[in-house]
Amino acid sequence: MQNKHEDAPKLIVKGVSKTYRDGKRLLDVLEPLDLTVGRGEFVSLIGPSGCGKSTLFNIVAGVDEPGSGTLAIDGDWQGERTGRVGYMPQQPLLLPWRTVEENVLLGLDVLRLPRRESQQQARDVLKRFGLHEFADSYPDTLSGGMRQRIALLRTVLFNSSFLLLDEPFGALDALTRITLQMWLLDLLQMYHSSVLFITHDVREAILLSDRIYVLSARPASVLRVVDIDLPRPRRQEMLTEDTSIHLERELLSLLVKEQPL
Ligand SMILES: Nc1ncnc2c1ncn2[C@@H]1O[C@H](COP(=O)(O)OP(=O)(O)OP(=O)(O)O)[C@@H](O)[C@H]1O
Repeated sequence: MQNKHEDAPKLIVKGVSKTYRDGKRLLDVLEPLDLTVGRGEFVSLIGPSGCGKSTLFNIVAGVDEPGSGTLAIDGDWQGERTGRVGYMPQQPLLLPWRTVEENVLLGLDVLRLPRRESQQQARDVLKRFGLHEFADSYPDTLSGGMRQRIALLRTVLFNSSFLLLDEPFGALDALTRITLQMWLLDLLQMYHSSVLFITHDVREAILLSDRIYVLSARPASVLRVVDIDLPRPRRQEMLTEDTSIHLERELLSLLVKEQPL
């Protein structure tokens, strides 16, 4: 997809709000909020459960429309948003009757790429990330961590330039999570992707992000924006540095105040 403005930020969200109608009741989910993801930036959203994070993702992905406000991907304020992001929802669906390779090339099927070409791309990406020996396996035979890797590769293959990742590591055990965090950072470096990321884990947000937006309880507004100055490449040990520990404490106390009882 051609960029409208080469230098424009990957994403600009300006005054975007959302209200749902729930029967006779109106449910305010997003207060007008502003947010930017620069080119190649990793930006995280943290906020209490049910505050509206996935709603914002759906709007950015073009699956839903904002109630008010506007947004631009690559400086394009008017164009279609669907197809311009690689969106990995909270529960990515791996089709159990398709092999790993067939699951990875699912996004390319949507783009109607010739099968031979998409097969080659799927094989290349599996090889590059050391998963080629699982190409003919079925998802049910794989561990949770492996399934998330497959879902991430599928997302990247569909669109590597801008990724929306909704809590991709939420269901994993602590050790697998750490491995996958580092694996994701390597993958992003390879593709120079811009990322908008949802997590409930403050440490994960600090480790991975260039910037964190802290959202309030529903209706979500931006409580704080924090730039993370840790150098790259990031390492787990950076989380035990004083500045990281202070920041973690500060963000947690902000979130605890917002968490509904
Ligand atoms: N299509 C819809 N119609 C009506 N209400 C909706 C719709 N989509 C979401 N909601 C409501 O909007 C609120 C925010 O939901 P959303 O999934 O965006 O929150 P979230 O911050 O992603 O939650 P979690 O952290 O638990 O994943 C919830 O109360 C939800 O029930």
